[in-house]
Amino acid sequence: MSAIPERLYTAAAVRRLDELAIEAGGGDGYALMCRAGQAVVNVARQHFPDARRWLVVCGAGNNGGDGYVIARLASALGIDVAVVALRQPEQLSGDAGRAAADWRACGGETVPWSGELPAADLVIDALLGTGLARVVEGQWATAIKAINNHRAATVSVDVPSGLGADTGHIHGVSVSADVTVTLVGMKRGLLTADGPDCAGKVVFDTLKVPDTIYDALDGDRAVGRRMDRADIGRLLPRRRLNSHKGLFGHVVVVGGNRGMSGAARLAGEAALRAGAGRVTVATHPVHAHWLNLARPELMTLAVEGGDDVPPQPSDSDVIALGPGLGKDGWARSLVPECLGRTTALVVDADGLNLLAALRDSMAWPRKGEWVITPHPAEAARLLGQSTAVVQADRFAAAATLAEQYGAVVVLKGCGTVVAAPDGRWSLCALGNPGMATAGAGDVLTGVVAAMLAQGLPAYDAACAAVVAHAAAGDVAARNGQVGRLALDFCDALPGVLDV
Ligand SMILES: NC(=O)C1=CN([C@@H]2O[C@H](COP(=O)(O)OP(=O)(O)OC[C@H]3O[C@@H](n4cnc5c(N)ncnc54)[C@H](O)[C@@H]3O)[C@@H](O)[C@H]2O)[C@@H](O)CC1
Ligand SMILES: [K+]
Repeated sequence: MSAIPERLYTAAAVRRLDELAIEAGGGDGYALMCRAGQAVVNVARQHFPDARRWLVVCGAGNNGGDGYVIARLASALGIDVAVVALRQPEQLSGDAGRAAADWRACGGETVPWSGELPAADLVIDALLGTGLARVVEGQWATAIKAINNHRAATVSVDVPSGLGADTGHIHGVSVSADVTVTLVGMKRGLLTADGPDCAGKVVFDTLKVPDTIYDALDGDRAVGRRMDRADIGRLLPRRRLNSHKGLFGHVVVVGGNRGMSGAARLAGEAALRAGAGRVTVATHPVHAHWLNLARPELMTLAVEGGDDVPPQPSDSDVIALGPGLGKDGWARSLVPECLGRTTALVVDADGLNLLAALRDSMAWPRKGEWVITPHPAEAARLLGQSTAVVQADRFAAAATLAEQYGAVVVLKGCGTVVAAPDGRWSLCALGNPGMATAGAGDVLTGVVAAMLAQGLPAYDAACAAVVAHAAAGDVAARNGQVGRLALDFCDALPGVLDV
């Protein structure tokens, strides 16, 4: 299994890690809470060394308990600490109650929430952690808004209060932190949807929980993987010096309806930039000639309708269906033909929209390996749900799609999620908002196809492609993020694949 910081967890899985760690430590949960408090104090001092007055805002559970430990440890260091509590400390139980009692035993005072927060140089958000169980309302919502409106920087304990640790979905309102110190296990919700905006910089601390405890949860569906650039080198086979293009597959991009040849060209060019041996763009007859001139390395095929795609299927073929496909009769004639083949397949864009319409009338599941790459609105169409529902739990949406369609699913967006029908999932935290631009999805489709063409199994192909695409976007952004063109990502691909 991967290194500990690369493993991603749900809140329930982290609770299990906590239990195992406490059991292994002789049952002393408070010792773990003290390590949590110390870890946050260390990170806060490192990031905000000049903050003389700290304001710790504490909730009613163990997240609040961490807050009381932080207050006590910071105070012992000579920092001027004020604690504002949303629940009276006497009402806290268990380890949190003990933390509050220890704070008071050291002479610490606690001020009840009065509707506003006192002045401070640093705010510690210890209101709600992984125990968030409902929409945040009333005084809790007001307190979170007050933290966000406070002039001082904010450090969130474990999870920004109000953010779903499993989903990155804001439950009513969430703290927007400058730094989040996440404890024991990396919560997956920090890295997708609204998670990155709310969490700020994420610092992870294992609290010295032994590796064997993490290993005990391996194979559990609640545990996933954070991909990184090293995955490209790990997954892509090293090329022998004695190589020829026939070893790296033939990608057939099927798309490019009238007026949309650019999408097909981008996918085709991306496939070449990502290492496919040969690429043919099977496109509407009006474009075939011009596409060939615009990018001489691409072969083109003028397609009148469904029966002639591709002309000679072979085992090394990979079909990339959807870029610029459209939804008219021409497009509809191509979809069943492509889905019916046993060749490896990636479906995107209008290919997905037509797939949603065709689903019930087809013999299912498809025989060959395949990948679908929906953005949230396309995923919603495939699931028959709203985009908001998809975004509220991107992991669940990707897993359900993978199960229903028997496909590896790449759910695009901030924190792209890859899910396989067998329950594996991973997340890519690379990339940037400059990639929210026309054609970026077509480039990703081409890269997935290239990875399939180079022999990677569907899940590995999807993971390698997602990382390569995001890393290429980051390279392109070095010279400015906004205003990048999809072709810029294509151009950056060879550099990120050279590992
Ligand atoms: N279990 C452990 O041993 C450890 C836990 N740790 C901390 O404990 C946290 C989890 O603690 P808990 O499970 O007690 O949960 P939390 O402290 O996150 O929250 C639970 C409390 O919040 C209330 N609550 C839930 N949703 C609410 C809402 N929308 N509005 C208002 N109140 C709401 C619940 O009724 C409960 O009182 C972690 O995030 C982490 O900060 C760390 O101390 C490390 C060790
Ligand atoms: K918190």
